[in-house]
Amino acid sequence: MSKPTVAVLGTGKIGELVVAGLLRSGWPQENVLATARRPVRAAELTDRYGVDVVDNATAAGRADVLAIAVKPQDAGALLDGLAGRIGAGTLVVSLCAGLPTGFFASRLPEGTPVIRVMTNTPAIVDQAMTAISAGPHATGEHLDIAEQMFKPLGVTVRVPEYQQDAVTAISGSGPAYFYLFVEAMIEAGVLLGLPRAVAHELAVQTAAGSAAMLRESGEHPVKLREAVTSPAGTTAAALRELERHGIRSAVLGALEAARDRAGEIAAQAR
Ligand SMILES: NC(=O)C1=CN([C@@H]2O[C@H](COP(=O)(O)OP(=O)(O)OC[C@H]3O[C@@H](n4cnc5c(N)ncnc54)[C@H](O)[C@@H]3O)[C@@H](O)[C@H]2O)C=CC1
Ligand SMILES: O=C(O)[C@@H]1CCC=N1
Repeated sequence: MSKPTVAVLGTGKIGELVVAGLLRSGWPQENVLATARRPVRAAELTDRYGVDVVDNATAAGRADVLAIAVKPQDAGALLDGLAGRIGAGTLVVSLCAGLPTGFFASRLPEGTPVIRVMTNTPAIVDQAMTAISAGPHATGEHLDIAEQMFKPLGVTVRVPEYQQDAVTAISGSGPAYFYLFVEAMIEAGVLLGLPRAVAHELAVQTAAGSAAMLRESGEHPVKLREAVTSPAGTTAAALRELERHGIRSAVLGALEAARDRAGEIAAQAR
């Protein structure tokens, strides 16, 4: 499949990982554009990736695919600034948490195909989880283009759009939960008297090894946890403490809060 020209509008953390990921996957440099608000950032992106960094209107005129990677609160203003600049047939791929595709469709020329994507930061190491949903006017061909963009960055799945807020709560925000847990384990290691560097290495490798085992064994996490938990052993003592502090209900509440926040972001967006 030939590569369409993709313009990343708003090249912050997520926008940059899309630019970097496209180039790593062999997307021709001339088919990748980026936009940035600050000249210093634009220069940094050109230095780092050799791509053209242009203004939003120029990008909209040159690209086949517009990947919207600004904060949801900035998306309305971005689209207002593009009025009359988006050509017929341009595919709009939103990476914004919370915003439904209807938010974009109502601000774009009639008939513009829109796709909603939720990816996550492990895309930086080609280990992303990306969920893709068709919005208005998006065909199978448009979904294929979105997959072509995100598959090289990790795993992709297609979901109906109504599931995207839940997806955001699990995999979009998810890396932060794991980082928090690892951070807490490192602090605990220090509390138990380990040098910080040793605690860091132990916690990170344990997280990486456990994740690899989850993926490679295909076993349910309950089974893997039981295999670590010896009768009257150390693990059972630790797990009892985690349960006593309500770890399961904390996780349920946290993901509900993330899902609800996505809904609030959509309600507040202009
Ligand atoms: N950070 C994450 O892990 C994830 C973020 N997202 C979504 O990705 C989007 C971006 O998030 P981050 O990269 O974390 O934020 P960020 O703040 O790092 O990046 C946003 C960028 O957009 C730029 N920007 C804003 N308005 C602009 C305009 N009119 N023209 C050009 N550039 C403009 C800002 O200067 C900034 O560099 C958000 O909608 C967020 O919901 C989605 C999945 C994961
Ligand atoms: O915190 C956020 O709103 C974004 C969306 C998913 C991950 N980060």
